[in-house]
Amino acid sequence: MLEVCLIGAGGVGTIAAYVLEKSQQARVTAVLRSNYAVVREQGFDIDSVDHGDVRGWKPWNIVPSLSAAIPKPATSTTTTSQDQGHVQGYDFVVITTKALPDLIASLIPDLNPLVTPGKTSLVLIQNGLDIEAPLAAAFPDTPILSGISMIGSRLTSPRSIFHEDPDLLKLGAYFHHQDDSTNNIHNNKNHSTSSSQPEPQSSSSSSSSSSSLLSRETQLASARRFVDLYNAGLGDAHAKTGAECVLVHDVVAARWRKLLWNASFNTLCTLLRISVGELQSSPGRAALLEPAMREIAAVATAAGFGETVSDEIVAAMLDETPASSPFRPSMLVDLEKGRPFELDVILGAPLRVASEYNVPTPVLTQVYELLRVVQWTLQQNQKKIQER
Ligand SMILES: CC(C)(CO)[C@@H](O)C(=O)[O-]
Repeated sequence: MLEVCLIGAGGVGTIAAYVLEKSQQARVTAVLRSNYAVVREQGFDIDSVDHGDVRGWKPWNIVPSLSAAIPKPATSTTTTSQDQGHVQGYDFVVITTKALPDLIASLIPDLNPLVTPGKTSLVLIQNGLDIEAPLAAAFPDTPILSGISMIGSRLTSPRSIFHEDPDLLKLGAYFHHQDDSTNNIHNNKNHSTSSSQPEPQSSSSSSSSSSSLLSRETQLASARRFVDLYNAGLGDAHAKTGAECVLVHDVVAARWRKLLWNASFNTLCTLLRISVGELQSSPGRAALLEPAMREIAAVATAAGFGETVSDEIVAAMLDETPASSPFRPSMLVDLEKGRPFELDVILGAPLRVASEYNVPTPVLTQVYELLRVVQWTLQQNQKKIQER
C-alpha cells in the first residue's frame, strides 16, 4: 500500500483523496481543519459526474493538523503498519490547498517532518504559475510533481462536494534539481516569479549537499507512479466521462496553457461578479476577455511557450466555454465566500514575466490593479470582523 498525506480537502482535494483510495493501491491520511469534526463524524457526501452519489465517505485516516500527520516509527505497541493512523513514511504528500503565497510559506516548516528523504514526493494540484518555486527552494532533494487540474468541483457544505466536470489532471515532474545539468530542461524558460521564496532549510529532508538523491530519472519515475496510481483510481470513470490523469513532460507549458483560461475568465468574472456564460454573452467578451487572453498568450510566447498558446488554441479556448454556462470560477466563489483569492499566482506571476520581457499588458494590468483593491477591501472587512 502506498501512503499518501493530503493537505486541503476542498473540492479538488476530496475528489483526489477518493480517487487515490479507489485505486486500492493507496491509503490517505487527510489533514482537515475547519471541517475535521463533522467529517470525522459523518464523512463526505459526494455528488460526482465521475463517481456518482457517494454518501458518508471517509478517507482512511483523518487528522486535524499537520503535526498529527507526522509519521511515527514502528514501536512494540504498534503491531502492524495496518493499525489505524499508523504511518511509517509517506510516498506522496499531496497539496491541494489554495495557492496563496502566505499560506504556502506558512505550511513549509510543518511539511518538513512529513517528508522522508529518498521516499516522499511532493505533489501540487493547484492553480497558477510558478507555484512550485517556494517548495523547490525548501526541498531541493525532493521530487516535486506539478498537477494542473481541470476538474469542476467544489465544497457546497463543510462535508458535501459537488463535482460537475470530468477529472482531467495533467501531471509531471517539475525538474527543479540544480546539481545535475541534464535535469533542468525548463531552466532556460523557467522564471522565479514568486514574490517570496523561502531559503532552503537545514533539515535532513532538505539538505542541498546530497546531490545523489534526486536524478532526473527519479523525478520522472515518481511522476509516472503517481499518474498510474491516479488512473487506477479513475477506472470506470474514464470509460464513463473521459476522466484521466495524463503525464506531461513540460509542466510549465501546461501551466501557461491553463492560465489562458484562469487569467482571463477567473479574473474578469470575479471583478464583474458574473458567471463565465454571462461574460461570454456580454460586451465584455470582445472588449476585455479576448484581449486579456491574447495578452497572456503574448507573455507566454515571449517566455518561450508560443506553441502552447497558439492562435488556434486561444480561439478554441475562447469558444469552448458555452454562453449558457452558469459556472462561477473558483476565484469568484472565493470572493463570494469572503475568502482570500489566488490573485498572485493567477495574475501577479504572469505579469512579472510580462515586465521581464517588456510585453505590454494594458488590460491585464488594469484588471490586476482593480482586483488588488477588491482583495484589500476583503482584508479590511476581515480585520473589522476579527476586531469585534
Ligand atoms: C478552470 C477551473 C474551472 C478548472 O478546475 C478552475 O481552475 C477554476 O475555476 O479556477
